[in-house]
Amino acid sequence: MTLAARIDHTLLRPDATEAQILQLCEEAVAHGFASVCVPPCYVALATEKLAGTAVAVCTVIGFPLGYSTSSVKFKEAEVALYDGATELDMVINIGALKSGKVDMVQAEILDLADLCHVHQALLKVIIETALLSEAEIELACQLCVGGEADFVKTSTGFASRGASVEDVTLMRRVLPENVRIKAAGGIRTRAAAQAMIAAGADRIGSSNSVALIAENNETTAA
Ligand SMILES: O=C[C@H](O)COP(=O)(O)O
Repeated sequence: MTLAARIDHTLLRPDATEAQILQLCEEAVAHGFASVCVPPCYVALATEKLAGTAVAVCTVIGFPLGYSTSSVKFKEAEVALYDGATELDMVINIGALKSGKVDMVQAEILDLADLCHVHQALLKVIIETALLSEAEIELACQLCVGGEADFVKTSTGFASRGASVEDVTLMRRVLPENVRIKAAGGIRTRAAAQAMIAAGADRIGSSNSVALIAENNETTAA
């Protein structure tokens, strides 16, 4: 699989415009990226733009802080799927995890996983590793497994740091093979992306995707 085919081409800035979303879609088709990852309000626009292409439409749920109520996250997911999203990246309730409310965290994941499975969509669960201890990362991964998530995703890109090779290595060690890993947040270079993949990441989320894959493809300077 090419590096491009592993990339979720991402634009989640609060000031993202329609024109920028349409350019994101055009770039994803041109470079063969796996998906575009866009705010929920732009899912219908991206779905229309990408109709008939191999590029999936991904959006975010309970993003970026994760503390929307479970019913709000579920409704947000329903609307996103109705608008055409086929991949949902949902942020867990980080405070609930840290408070030991594991049943609630797992139930939230399972409810969305069941909804995604009905719609033949993928659920990626964002655990925000920057805010978790190693023990909490392991616990979050276990809850994702119990919640039947398709992927566990490291980061929103809106915390103090994004993905690290150490995070991905730990996640790969504790997750069963059938649960994939998405590394995201601060991945700016081909080398950084390749290091995450070598550590066990299956998918890369980046808002710098075009530059990232362009490296090493430059013609030799005259
Ligand atoms: O996958 C989602 C992240 O927001 C991407 O983070 P980034 O903007 O640091 O590449």
